[in-house]
Amino acid sequence: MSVNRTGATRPTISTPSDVLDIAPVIPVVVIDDVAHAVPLAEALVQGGIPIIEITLRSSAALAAIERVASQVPGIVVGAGTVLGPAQVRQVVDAGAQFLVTPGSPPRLLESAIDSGLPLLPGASTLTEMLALAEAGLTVQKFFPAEASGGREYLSAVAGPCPQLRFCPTGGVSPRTAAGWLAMPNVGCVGGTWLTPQDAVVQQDWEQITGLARAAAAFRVGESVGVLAAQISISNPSTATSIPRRSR
Ligand SMILES: O=C(O)C(=O)C[C@H](O)[C@H](O)COP(=O)(O)O
Repeated sequence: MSVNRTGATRPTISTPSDVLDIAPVIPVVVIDDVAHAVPLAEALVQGGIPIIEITLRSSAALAAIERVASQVPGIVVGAGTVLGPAQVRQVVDAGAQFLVTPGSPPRLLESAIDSGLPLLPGASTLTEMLALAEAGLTVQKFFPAEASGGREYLSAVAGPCPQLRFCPTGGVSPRTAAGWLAMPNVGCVGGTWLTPQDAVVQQDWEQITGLARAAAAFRVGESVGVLAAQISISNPSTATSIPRRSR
């Protein structure tokens, strides 16, 4: 458990699997106005999604990560669209708790591993997936999921590589999420649909809470106890309990 500037406690995570197990959906978010960061994160928590991936696609992203990390108890904040070693250093300094990359070139991978943060490295081919597995990274982001072959492709991967576990992202929608989540090698999915840009601009936080609530209701695999179990992540003696699935 860590204590932030407001004195509130926030959850911590220690492994990539922890990241996949927090919620059925990781909201992938672009924040253009740093003032939106805290209410947006709070809206997700309110809807039952205690995780957010803030992408480095805007100039406000680093400040947004910093604000959410320091001001929103109860959410795990990660950095997405991490493309190079310099960005790894920046997001670590901002307080990101996990890293997500769209692909896994060697220098990026090395610095991301060196950061010590849980990492979801991007992969879309079997060769990339196996190279990551060789480096000990068996939990991966399958990106771009639909464009790379969709569920049919990932299902074929499960045959020779049952040890690999994925967060498919890219083209996943509320309509297709349940199908992805039923797959044995899928731990959660990522998507932008929980935080539509117009809702963010209009500061329609209720809409985002509603979308989060619907996403939190998705079931993973045969697990029916979503958010039922309170399991401590990281060091059980010090970490705050956050909701996890029973899978
Ligand atoms: O920025 C990154 O690092 C990415 O990997 C891209 C995002 O994951 C996709 O933009 C998801 O977008 P949707 O298909 O709208 O859900």
